[in-house]
Amino acid sequence: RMQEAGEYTMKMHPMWQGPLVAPGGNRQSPIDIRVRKSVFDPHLKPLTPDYDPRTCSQIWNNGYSFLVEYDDTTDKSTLKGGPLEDNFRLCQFHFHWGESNAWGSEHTVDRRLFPAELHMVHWNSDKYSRFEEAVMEENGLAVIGVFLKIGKRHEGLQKLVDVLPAVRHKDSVVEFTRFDPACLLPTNIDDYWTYAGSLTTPPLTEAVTWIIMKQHIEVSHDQLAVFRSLLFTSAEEEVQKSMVNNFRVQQSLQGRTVRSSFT
Ligand SMILES: NS(=O)(=O)c1c(F)c(F)c(-n2cc(CC3CCCCC3)nn2)c(F)c1F
Ligand SMILES: [Zn+2]
Repeated sequence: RMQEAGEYTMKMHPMWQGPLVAPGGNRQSPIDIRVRKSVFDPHLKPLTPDYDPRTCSQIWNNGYSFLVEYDDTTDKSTLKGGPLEDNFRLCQFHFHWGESNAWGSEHTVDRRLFPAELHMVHWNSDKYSRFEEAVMEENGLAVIGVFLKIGKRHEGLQKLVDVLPAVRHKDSVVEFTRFDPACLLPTNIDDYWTYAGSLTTPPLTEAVTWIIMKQHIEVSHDQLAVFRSLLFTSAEEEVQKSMVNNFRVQQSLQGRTVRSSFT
């Protein structure tokens, strides 16, 4: 697929000239997914997310992104299957985005950047008793990544977009209930890439089985513009900084294999 006119590639954006390897890590995230170098694994099972919208509890601006948090004290919103051997509990989802629609995603596909990326964070409830413990362990987390493209308005996302002004500043929290995160998944969740990686925000621990969907979802230009109205800064700080470009510099593969569930 030729690069579309005006489409940004990973190399062109100045944000990407940072250190390519995190200190002391050999399975860091995010990465560029080289499609032709990924290896089809016929043993990968279909992914089976099973979310209960009643476990949705609040939205929190943590100064990196806004997290839509789920009550993970029981096994009500779970993820199994795919590359996962254990049962994982949904604890939050969040996004990464750019200051323009030309870039914003953390992962890229053959260097192709997307305007934003959704991450649905789950922790291994078979092996650990809570998120804070699992986040420090090798097989502690499973994160589903979904690329966003600019297109038609996403009806399901609008309920979330409408409440974002209430969490404009860092450390603000607002009650948010009965949101079904499954509405943000693409129609086809059988085609994905998976690899062993890390959190892309502190503590950057190498605890994540990444599951990156091949199919993107569409949101409207105006919906994504509301993401950019959020602030990195708290209400007290005198200089307000727009929450944009909240993605991490890409990390080197360091010999890892990216597997695909499709040929
Ligand atoms: N981009 S990512 O890799 O999908 C991603 C994640 F996987 C995360 F888990 C978090 N995360 C960070 C904390 C604070 C915790 C505070 C207590 C100690 C552990 C971190 N909560 N969730 C996160 F912010 C993020 F961006
Ligand atoms: Zn993320």
